[in-house]
Amino acid sequence: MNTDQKVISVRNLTKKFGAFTANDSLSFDVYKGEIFGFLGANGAGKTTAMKILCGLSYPTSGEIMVAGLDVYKQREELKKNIGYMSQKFSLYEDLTVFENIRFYAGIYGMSSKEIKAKSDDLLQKLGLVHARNKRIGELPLGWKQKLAFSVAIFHNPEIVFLDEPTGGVDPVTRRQFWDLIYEASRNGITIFVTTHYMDEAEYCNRISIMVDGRIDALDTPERLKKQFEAKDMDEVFLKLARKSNYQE
Ligand SMILES: Nc1ncnc2c1ncn2[C@@H]1O[C@H](COP(=O)(O)OP(=O)(O)OP(=O)(O)O)[C@@H](O)[C@H]1O
Repeated sequence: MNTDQKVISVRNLTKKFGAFTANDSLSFDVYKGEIFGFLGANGAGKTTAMKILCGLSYPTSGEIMVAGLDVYKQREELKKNIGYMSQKFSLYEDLTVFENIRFYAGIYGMSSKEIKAKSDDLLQKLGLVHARNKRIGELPLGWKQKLAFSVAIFHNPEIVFLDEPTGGVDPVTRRQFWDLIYEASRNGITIFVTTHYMDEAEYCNRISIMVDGRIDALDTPERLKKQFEAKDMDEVFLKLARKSNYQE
């Protein structure tokens, strides 16, 4: 993590749906190569904020720079500099492994030659050479997720946004998925990840915890545990949730 280089800068991000405030004046920075965990209970406002950072939705107000680009004014350019993967929107089940890679890489403007060379390397690395011409629908979920992540960073974006990327897979496969995340981070790609798994929260460099549209805590897992006198992130999370219930 390089704190000299901000790749995400958010100041007073507010998003309203009518009278309801889904994101209430969020401010934070994320640095190059950082693994930044974006946590919160269901409905806290994570997806709403992430969509804005990806240029998929407009904020009501706030100043938001991602990869040095203004998310209001430079949306098209922004899309070339980021990757996105979610549990819900992923690979095409009816296309083969290679067809999926070619499709997504094509969208990002990579040449056929580049796609061929890079996909051979990728399939080798993932141990999926034998599955090159298999339909995605035939692969186990864990493999799909590893491939979906690799496809999301295939064009070497500055940042990759991961929305609950490991939902529904076992702890061993999740751990393997995180090895890919660490590798991407070592290569300078910034990771912005939402998760409901507290073991994954511990793997992040820093974590923000959102409660009812506001960021209530933001620090390294170690410092958060100290601050909340908690033995693990589960306990930090519970203590924050309780605090918010008492305030209501
Ligand atoms: N288009 C919309 N119109 C009105 N309300 C919305 C809209 N999108 C989201 N919301 C509301 O904003 C709040 C935050 O939703 P959001 O999806 O951002 O939460 P989340 O933290 O991502 O939750 P989850 O973990 O369940 O995905 C919720 O109360 C949701 O009902």
